[in-house]
Amino acid sequence: MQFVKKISEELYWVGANDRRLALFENVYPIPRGVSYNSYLWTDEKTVLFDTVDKAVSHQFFENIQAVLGDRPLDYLVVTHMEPDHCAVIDELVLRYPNVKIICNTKIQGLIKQFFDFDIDSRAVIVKEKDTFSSGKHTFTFVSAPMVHWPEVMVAYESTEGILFSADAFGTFGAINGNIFADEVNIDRDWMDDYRRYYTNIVGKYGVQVQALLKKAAGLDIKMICPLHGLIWRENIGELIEKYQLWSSYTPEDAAVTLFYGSIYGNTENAVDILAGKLADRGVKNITVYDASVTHASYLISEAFRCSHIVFASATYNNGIFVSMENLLHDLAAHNLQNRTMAIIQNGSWSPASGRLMKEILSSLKNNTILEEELTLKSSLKPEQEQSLDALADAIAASVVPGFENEKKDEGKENGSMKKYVCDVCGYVYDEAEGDPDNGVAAGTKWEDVPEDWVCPLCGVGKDQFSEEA
Ligand SMILES: Cc1cc2nc3c(=O)[nH]c(=O)nc-3n(C[C@H](O)[C@H](O)[C@H](O)COP(=O)(O)O)c2cc1C
Repeated sequence: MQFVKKISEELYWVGANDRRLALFENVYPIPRGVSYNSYLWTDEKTVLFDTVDKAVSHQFFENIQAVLGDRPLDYLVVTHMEPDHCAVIDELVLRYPNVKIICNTKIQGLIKQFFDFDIDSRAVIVKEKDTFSSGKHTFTFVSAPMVHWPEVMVAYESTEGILFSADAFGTFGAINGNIFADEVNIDRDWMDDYRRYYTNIVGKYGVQVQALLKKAAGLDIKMICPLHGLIWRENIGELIEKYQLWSSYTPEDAAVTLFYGSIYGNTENAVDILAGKLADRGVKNITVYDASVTHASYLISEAFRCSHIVFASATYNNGIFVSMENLLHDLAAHNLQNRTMAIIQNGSWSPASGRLMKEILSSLKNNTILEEELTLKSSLKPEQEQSLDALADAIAASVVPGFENEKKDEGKENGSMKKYVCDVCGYVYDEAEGDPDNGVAAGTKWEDVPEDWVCPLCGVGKDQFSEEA
C-alpha cells in the first residue's frame, strides 16, 4: 500500500525508506537507514521532483499512482543525476510515456550516459534563474555546482517559499513517520547524522556550499525539501547556521577528540592517560576513538565538530599504522582546516609515524600542529610523564578559557620556572623542560642540575650559563 505524506495543499512526499542498506554509496554505514525523498505537485500540471533508488522503486511507484489517480504525470524535474535519485527514470518514462523532463544541459548529457531512452524529445532545458509555472506555482531554477555533483540545480517555489535543495540539507536516517524536523528531537537524535552526512558527502566542497548559501540568503525560504531525511519548516536558520560552520571549516565546539592507531595497546595507553590529564585541566566532553574500530566516516564528522585533534599512531613498516594512515588521507581529501592538532608517535626501533603524519596534515590549509609532541619507544615510561603534561598543558591552554593564566599564576606562587642561556652557543636550558636526553628530568631547577652536566650543543659546563633576563 502507498506510504504518502501530504506536505502542503498540493504537495506530497512520495519517497521511500531503506533500512536494509548497510553502506550508503557502498562506503558509509547507515544503522538508522536512509530515506530517498521525492515530491509530487498536483497543480494544474502534475510535477514530480526527482525519483528514488532502485531498491525502493516498488513503494515509490505505488505512491505516485496513489496521488495521481487518473491524472497523467506531466513533468519530472531532475535536480541531479546521482543514481540514488534517478535510478528509475527509465521505468518512470515507460509508465508515463508523455512525461516531459525538466533539467539543465549537463543533466541532459548525463541522462544520455546512464539511459538509452530518447531524452532530447522530452527535455525541457532550464538555465540559471529560468522559471517554470505549473499553474498556481512558479519554480525558479538555480545551479549549485559540486553540491555535490557538477550538474546539480536546486529549485525555489515562490508562492509558498519552498526550496527543493537536492542533496543539500539532507541527512542519513530513515523517516520514522515524523517527516518534519520540528516533530523530532534534532539535537539528540539527528544532528550527528546531519553532520556525518554533510562532512563525508559534501565536506570537500565548502567553497561551493558557501556559494549556494549566498544565493539562498536572498530567498524567503519557509520550507526546505531535501532529497534525504527530514523536511524543515521551522528553525531553518539553525540548520543554515550549521552549514555555515561546516562549509567554512569552522569548528562547531571548542573540544578535543583523540584518534589513535595502535596494534598492541601501548599507543592507546598513552592516549587514555593524555585524555585523563586533559580532563584534570578542565577540558570537558573529550572523545577518544580507535581508528581501527570506528568507521572513518564518524571520525571525519568528529574532526569537523572539534577544534582540537590528537593523532597518535604506531609506526608500521616504516609507515603510519594502516587505519590511521587511511583516516589521515580521508581527512586530507575532505579539506579539513582551522584545527589545532597534536601528534604522538610510537615505534620500537625507528619511530617514523609522527613525521609521516605531519607530512599529510601539513598539506592541509590553516591548521596549527603543536610543537609539543611525544615519542614512545614501545611504551610510555614514567619519566615521560612531564612531556605528556607539557602536551596536555599546550592543548588545554587553547581549549579551556583562562587555563594559561591560571598556570602562569601558579608558576608565580611556586617561584616560576627559569631559563639559563649558554654564553658560548646560545642553547637555552629551560627548567620546565629539563634535558631528559641527558638525564635531567623536566622541572629540574638549575641549582639541582648535576655539576658535571654539560651544554648538549657545545659541551661547556654550567659555569658558562647565565640566567635569561
Ligand atoms: C608489522 C609491524 C611493523 C612494524 N614496523 C615498525 C617500524 O617500521 N618501525 C618501528 O619503529 N616499529 C615498528 N613496529 C613496532 C611498533 O610500532 C611498536 O611495537 C609500537 O610500540 C606498537 O605500538 P602499540 O602497542 O600501540 O601497538 C612494527 C610492528 C609491527 C607489528
